[in-house]
Amino acid sequence: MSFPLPRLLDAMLDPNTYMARSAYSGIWTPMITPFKNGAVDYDAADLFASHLVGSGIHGLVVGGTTGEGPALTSYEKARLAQTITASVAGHIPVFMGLEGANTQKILNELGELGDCGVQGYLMSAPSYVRPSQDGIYRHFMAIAEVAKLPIILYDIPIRTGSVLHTDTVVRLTQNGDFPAIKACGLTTERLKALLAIQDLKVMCGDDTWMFRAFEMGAHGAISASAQVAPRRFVEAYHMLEKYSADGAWKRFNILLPLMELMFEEPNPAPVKAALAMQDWCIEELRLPMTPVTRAYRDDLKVLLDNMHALHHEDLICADKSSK
Ligand SMILES: O=C(O)C1=N[C@H](C(=O)O)C[C@H](O)C1
Repeated sequence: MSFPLPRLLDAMLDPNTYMARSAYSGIWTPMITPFKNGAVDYDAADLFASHLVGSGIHGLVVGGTTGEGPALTSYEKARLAQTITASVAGHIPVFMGLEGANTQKILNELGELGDCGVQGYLMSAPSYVRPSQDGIYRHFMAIAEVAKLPIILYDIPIRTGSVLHTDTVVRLTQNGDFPAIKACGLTTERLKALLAIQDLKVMCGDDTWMFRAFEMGAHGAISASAQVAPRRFVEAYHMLEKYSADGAWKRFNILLPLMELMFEEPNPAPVKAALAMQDWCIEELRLPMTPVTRAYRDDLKVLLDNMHALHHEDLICADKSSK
């Protein structure tokens, strides 16, 4: 299954027709890790990463939540990073997901990963153990000192059980190399508070919030669903950035049902099911993650068929009238 793209929008995706962006902006996606017979399918990862770059995606995360990072060994993470950095060939940044509740284990993992070619890390607060804010601060600082690469702070309370308080984010950005935050569980107040922090780029981690967040000033998004229809997400982002808010919202609203459906069963099973329908991977996950239910797969097929069938004639007219 592929999604047709009108000529006008092809021109918008041409790297020569849009200006160079700052880092930590635009549509990033945390790539799934394709598996086959229990092993990582590096060839499938290579092909899929090339497709994502070719579709205009602005940055990739490997081995994050959606990449089933906790189920990968350090060897697999390093080899995956080497494969993907080679396939994107420096066109976009590639970051590596880091997580865990044991500071020393993450430090050991950094040693095992070595220089695997990534430009930085995306790291969540320790999960399960619920440390103090000072403990969270010291955890991030200890890892930053050894990592020697930028770390995007990953605030995802629903998964970790702890919140990165705004004061802690400020303290981290003032003392270490934490150029951006991927913020989840957003409220308007929280987003405003993060956007007010000097020298911090804010990347939206709640897919359905993405456009509201862009309109409020967020710099980018790290979105699992974006990899299911990458050109469409990038096209909506460019429309907002360069052309009309109305045209962008129209595109975003078409993508909203997809984003909602992607989180109705635990991520990344829905993303993998959608990508399997497009032949990018097979629907294999590592425990404790499991494939989607049959009923879910039927709904997903209908949604993807509808998206595929949807013509953009009305959107092209909207673009022309907004110029
Ligand atoms: O893997 C990620 O990074 C993302 N994780 C979030 C989650 O799984 O809760 C969702 C977001 O789209 C990307």
